[in-house]
Order: sequence, then structure tokens, then C-alpha cells
Amino acid sequence: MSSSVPSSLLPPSPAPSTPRPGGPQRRYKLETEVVYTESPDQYRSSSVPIYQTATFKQASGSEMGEYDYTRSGNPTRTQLERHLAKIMNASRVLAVASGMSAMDVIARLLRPGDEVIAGDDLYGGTNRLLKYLSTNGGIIVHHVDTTSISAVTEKLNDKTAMVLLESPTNPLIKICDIPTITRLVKDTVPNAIVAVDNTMLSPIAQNPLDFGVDIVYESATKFLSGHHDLMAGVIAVNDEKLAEKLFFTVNATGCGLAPFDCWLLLRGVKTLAIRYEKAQNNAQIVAEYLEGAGFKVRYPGLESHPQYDLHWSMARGAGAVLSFETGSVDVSERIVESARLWGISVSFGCVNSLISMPCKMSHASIDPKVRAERALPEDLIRLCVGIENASDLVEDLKHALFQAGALKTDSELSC
Ligand SMILES: Cc1ncc(COP(=O)(O)O)c(C=O)c1O
Ligand SMILES: N[C@@H](CCSC[C@H](N)C(=O)O)C(=O)O
Repeated sequence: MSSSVPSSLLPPSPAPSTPRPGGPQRRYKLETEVVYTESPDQYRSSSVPIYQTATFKQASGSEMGEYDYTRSGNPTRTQLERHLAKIMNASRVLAVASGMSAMDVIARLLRPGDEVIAGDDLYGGTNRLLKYLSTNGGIIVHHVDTTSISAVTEKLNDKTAMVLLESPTNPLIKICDIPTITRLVKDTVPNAIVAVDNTMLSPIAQNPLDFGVDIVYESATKFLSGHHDLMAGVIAVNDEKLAEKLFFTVNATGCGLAPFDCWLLLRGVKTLAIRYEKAQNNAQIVAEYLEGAGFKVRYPGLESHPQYDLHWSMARGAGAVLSFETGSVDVSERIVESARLWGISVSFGCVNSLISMPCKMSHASIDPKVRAERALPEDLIRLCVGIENASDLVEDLKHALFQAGALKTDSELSC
């Protein structure tokens, strides 16, 4: 799998797709692109080989070949990165050890005194890293309601170095206007970086690079891999200078994804479209059931979602994560503990359905006082819908609601 051209200069795998050599260059639909890979393997292997090696021997002592050391580059990682670049509409993707590792690489672009604007609802681990940087790294972080353009505008100034967005947010499923915020930032502080955490939707449903943002990153632990059997993060960009800066950090800190995990992630990505579609259809059914039962449900597939139109102007799907309130922490706890099919677990984007209470689990690292200030309901239940049979999921949930006393009878719908 050697090539005299450095992997970073090679096109994605391939862009646009060219299954017939010499045939017309065309871009296939995403469902096709996720499964179609081309690799320059010497034996034309269908599955990209795992180069389980730390080092690569060189032909001479003075000229280094394309690969020398897996921390700096590995052919399995290269194939994964090129494949992801194709489906994320990026010129370059970097695969790293976890979603937080991706965020860490991005955060190392910041310098003391820089200001960051981030959401007031965001993944607990991201909040924790930003808090660490503001306490120890001299970074000033403003958490604002990113659904409000004026709230973002108010904090923008010439010290703003980064605007960090999630849409939908985890766990309140708030939607922000990524194109408008990006234009606003570029017009006001052209050098500021707009970075979007696209974990909640995956490239199947949303491609923020198409809206002009600088960096898209995802926890590939979630939808991209889909089976909760690996940790990974991906960073996608369209600017080669920015890519080189980010790659410098990946190489310097040694957080590049290991060959076996690259292989496993590449295998997972191939079923992304089909897994995502099934999970999303299930999520819509579950969301409609809960709303019909009288709960306050947050899901962009429901017309009651306050930013329904905005969401559908940016995204091709509603995702498979929803949250709802019960009015009581005790009731929520009983619901979570009464579910059978829904595993009590953090994370999402897995083939299995999961149930959790963010304030006690994924967002427990946010100070309870801060959670209250940001109006994160302590009784919030988050459902991460998998690919099981939808009726089985609804039945199990109905049973749990009934057991917990949230439904008076298993047929009567009141909370
Ligand atoms: C929205 C979001 N971004 C980033 C992360 C971090 O990803 P990882 O767990 O792979 O480090 C998570 C979850 O952990 C998440 O939910
Ligand atoms: N103990 C972990 C919790 C991880 S939460 C994972 C995921 N992003 C989610 O939202 O469920 C930690 O402290 O990071």
C-alpha cells in the first residue's frame, strides 16, 4: 500500500466516486458512498487491511518513505480518513482516540486571553474541558443560548477566537442557526474559528462544512461506529493550513487512532446509513408515542419543536436522540430502572436503545448550581434509540412508565 504521494495530498476515497475507471466522475448518494471504498492494496483486498505495526522500515537511512511510525501515520488510518473525508465533504479528516480527544486537538488552537463562545446546553465532557481551559489555560469561555443570534452577537468581539456549536444540543435538543452564526462570525471576526460538534446527527443527516464552518468534529464512538465497541473521534476540515496545524497536534501529542480501531470504525461506517435510518424511524415513533401520552418531548422530528423549520432547513433527518421530562426526579428514576429493553447507559448512536438521566450520568460533571442556572431539568430522561423493533421499544417504555406511576393505566395516556 505504498505510494510516493503523501497520503495527505491524495483525494478522498474516491472523490467523486469512480467505480468504472475512465467513466463519468459522479457523486453517488450517501448510502452508496458509505459502503464504497477503494484502496490501493497490492492484493486488491475487499476489506482494508489492518497495518498492526508501530514502525515501517525505510529503504535508506537518509530518505524517509511515506510512513515511518504509526503515531505519525498508518495506512489503515489513512484509508479511514480518506473515506470519512468523502462522506463529510471535507478535504481532510483526522481520526483520533475519542471525541474528547478531537475536542482537545481543536482547543489547542487557542492561546491564553482568547475568548470562546459555546452553548449553554452542551455535552458535559465538552463543558468540563472548557472549564479546565478557563481555569488553567487563561481562556475566557462564554456560555450562551446559541438558539439566540443576539446572544451570540453580544459576546462576539475582536478577542473571540472560537465559536463552538452543537445542533441539536446534548441533551436539550436545541437547534442553532449554523449558517447565520457562521456568516455573522466571518463578517465580524474573520479569523475566529467556527467549530461544530456534529455527533448528534452524523454526516448522514447534516454536513456543517457545507455551511462554511471551519471545523466539524464528531465522537465516532457514537453513530459513525454504531456498536459501542470502540472509542474514536474525527475532525474534518476544508482548509489545508488548518489541517496541518491540527495534524501537528495529533502527531505531537500521539492521539491518532490505533490501526485496529481504524479498521473497526471503517467497518462500522459502512452500515451507517442503514443503521441511522432505522434508528431515526424508531425515534420518531417513540417521540410521537410519548408526546401523545402528554409528556414534554424534545425531538426535532416533532412539529412542536420550537426550531422545527430551522432544523429542517439544515438537516436531512431528526436523529435518534430525544429527551423528555416527567415532573419528578423520583418518577424519572423509576422509569429508567423499570425499562428492560432500554439499557441504562450513557452514550448514543448504538444499535441498542439506551435510557439515561443526563444530570446523573453524562452531564453529572457539570456543577449542579450551573445546571440549575442553565435550566437543565434534573428529571430529564434521554432516550437514545436503536434499531430494534419499534413496537417492542414502545411496549417496553409503556410498561416502564406504568410501573413508575407515570401512566395511570397502560392504555390510558396521562402523566
Ligand atoms: C455531543 C458529544 N460530543 C462529544 C462527545 C465526546 O465523545 P467521546 O466519548 O468519544 O470522547 C460526546 C460523548 O461522549 C458527545 O455526546
Ligand atoms: N463518565 C463519562 C460519561 C460519558 S457520557 C458519554 C456521552 N457523550 C453521552 O452524552 O452519553 C464522563 O465523565 O465523561
